[in-house]
Amino acid sequence: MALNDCCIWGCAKAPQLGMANFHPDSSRLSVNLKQGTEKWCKRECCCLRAVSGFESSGDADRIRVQPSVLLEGFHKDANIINKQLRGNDLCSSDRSKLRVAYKGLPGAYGEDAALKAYPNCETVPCLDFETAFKCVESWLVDKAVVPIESCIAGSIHRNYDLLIRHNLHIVGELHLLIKHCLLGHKGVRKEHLTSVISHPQALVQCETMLTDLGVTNIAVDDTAAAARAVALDGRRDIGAIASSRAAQLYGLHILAEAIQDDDVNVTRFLILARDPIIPGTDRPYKTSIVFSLDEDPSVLFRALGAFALRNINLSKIESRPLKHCPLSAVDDSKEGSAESFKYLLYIDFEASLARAAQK
Ligand SMILES: O=C(O)C(=O)Cc1ccccc1
Repeated sequence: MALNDCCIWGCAKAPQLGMANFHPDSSRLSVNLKQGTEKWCKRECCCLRAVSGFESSGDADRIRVQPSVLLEGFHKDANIINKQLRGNDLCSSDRSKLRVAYKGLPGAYGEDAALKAYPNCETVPCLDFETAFKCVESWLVDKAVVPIESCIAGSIHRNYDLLIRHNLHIVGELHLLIKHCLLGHKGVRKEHLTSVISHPQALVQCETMLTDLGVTNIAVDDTAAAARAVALDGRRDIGAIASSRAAQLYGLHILAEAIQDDDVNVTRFLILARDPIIPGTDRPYKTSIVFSLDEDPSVLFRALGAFALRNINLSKIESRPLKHCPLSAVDDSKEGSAESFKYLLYIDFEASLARAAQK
């Protein structure tokens, strides 16, 4: 189904607001509103929030949009896949459901995390992490679920950087146990494979099996994209590493299960929202803060001491370069003038902000 010339659907009062066209080259959706409707859209924008769901009615494809935001970064294939695999009822946007953005195609681990956090939510696939952040900021979705660290690969720096650049709040977290499977076409045995496609992290995590098979590794954006590529490609000598749910979604067979080198393979995801939760002191809380420090020999010691003195446990410390600080320009050619890099320090501590503020 082409995503061209979709009718923009408002609500019963204003059923036709304009037209939308999808440009596959740039993955952008352009929206042309009928003259005079823009004002109406802004006033009634609660009717026009969803974008990823579109539904068929008669012979016109209808798409719901929030017109005041730039609509880009959505997975251009995702709706078509949803529609083919799940049928119209499931792909159409249900405004009573919480909408949760994640990076990847349907079947990616990010979607598993979103469904673990909110089992009845409508998941919204995004091309990249930044799109997931923007979707929450612009009210296209209610929440985003993004990975922040893996017990094998370590921190996901991109998301630490995006946390600073976007005005969102961490309102929860969850741990997802990753269980990779080797997927292929029906009747194929893993020994028949010459190439295996997956996300770079999944390829690294299954290195022993891949080396034993002697296959060529091909990296793609996410594990679900790998499963989809194998499903769409007729070649039977290409496999994918992805989840068992991705196998089901894309009609592939599981050639081998539990293929990762380490049994314990957990990724921690953050849940992001526009509004913070108001912390109390009634139950265990975790708080994340970020700060930079002045140049001073004891300043880090004193900053961390503030937590030690209150008996507050630190569960994670991460540092990232402070990007817009030219102080970090080091000129080794001038003796004695080299200045140290400046860093942002991210700290997770096991207490509510309300408790940490107590003397
Ligand atoms: O590719 C995915 O589905 C992801 O969500 C990224 C990923 C890849 C491998 C392990 C954990 C997360």
